[in-house]
Amino acid sequence: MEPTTLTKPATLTLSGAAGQIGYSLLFRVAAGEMFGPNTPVRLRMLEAPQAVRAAAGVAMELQDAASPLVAGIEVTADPRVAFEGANHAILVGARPRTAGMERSDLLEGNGAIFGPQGEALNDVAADDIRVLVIGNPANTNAMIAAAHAPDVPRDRFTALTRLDHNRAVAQLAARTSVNVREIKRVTIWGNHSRTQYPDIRHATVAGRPALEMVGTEWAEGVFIETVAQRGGAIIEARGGSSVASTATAIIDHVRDRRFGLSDPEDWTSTALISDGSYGVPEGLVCSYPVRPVDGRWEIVQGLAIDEFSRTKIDASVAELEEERAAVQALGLI
Ligand SMILES: NC(=O)C1=CN([C@@H]2O[C@H](COP(=O)(O)OP(=O)(O)OC[C@H]3O[C@@H](n4cnc5c(N)ncnc54)[C@H](O)[C@@H]3O)[C@@H](O)[C@H]2O)C=CC1
Ligand SMILES: O=C([O-])CC(=O)C(=O)O
Repeated sequence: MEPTTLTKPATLTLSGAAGQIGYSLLFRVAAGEMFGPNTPVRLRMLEAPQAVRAAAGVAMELQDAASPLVAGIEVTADPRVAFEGANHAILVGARPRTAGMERSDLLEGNGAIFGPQGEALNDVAADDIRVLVIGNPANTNAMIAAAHAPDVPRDRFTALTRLDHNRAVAQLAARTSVNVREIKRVTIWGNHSRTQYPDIRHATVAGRPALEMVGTEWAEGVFIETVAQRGGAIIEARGGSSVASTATAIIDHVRDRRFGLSDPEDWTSTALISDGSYGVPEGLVCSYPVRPVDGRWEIVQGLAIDEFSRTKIDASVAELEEERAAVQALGLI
């Protein structure tokens, strides 16, 4: 066998590193699933002060996994230490919604996390920093972070909708009894919330138009509801939110951006800062059909949007606009 040539290590900062998603994700990153078998990774685990001890425990386990790809592990509660020289920021830690909490309290709590993290990213991250926000409300938290990081190019900020995308692909594959690899060109539009629009108008199943195979009644009814409410259904069934499937989606997102899609004619979904494409107001963090081009996400242009799709996209965008108005009113952006 040829000796392996290792590339320069990637520095990955994960916030919420002692949480459930962190516990599921870190060992897979250490095993090379995100950056491939030839890229060592420096892991920076960012936690809230009260969870630093727990994060240190996870770091001990990571050390015990003895992965040859791990080039360092650090635990900190200081965003400026965590993001120093970071190439990738995966922001999972967020203020959770608790019973009886007002929306403004939730947004304010998240502003207190994502504002300072955005500032730290702006000041100390590497020039090629890429930011992926998972902590909910993910789209608006990404907007807050971006607003506090004016020197970081706008296209570096994304919020995860790959989990919704994967859920949509899996539902369509199950309905048509094919392997998921036969499903192409599914799109998640809008917010990572119940208003999202999982769209199969352009999708194909083993090369055939999906809509012809499943019919509009299912595509516009049960399919959309199942995908948009899947997070809630998982919480009900397992007594906790999606964790392992979220870690899979995070890995899929980063890996596809770096290495490209297995089928370049296909696309995937991510929320990114709107440039006005498809009539979405500029600056909103909205989910779009995207392809990786030279390590950046590019919105797939020129898709026909019929009346049904327009109404569904507009409804989710209206929710994003409400969230933006609320964080503006609170002075968070
Ligand atoms: N976008 C998506 O598709 C999905 C998003 N989520 C969201 O991901 C988030 C985390 O989920 P879990 O890991 O299951 O929750 P968790 O509660 O197990 O972990 C969250 C961790 O974040 C930490 N944290 C809180 N404030 C922090 C700060 N300022 N800096 C660094 N860390 C901080 C907490 O101490 C905790 O350890 C939630 O907001 C959840 O709603 C979950 C599933 C899918
Ligand atoms: O509501 C949550 O925390 C879980 C979530 O985002 C999802 O499963 O899509």
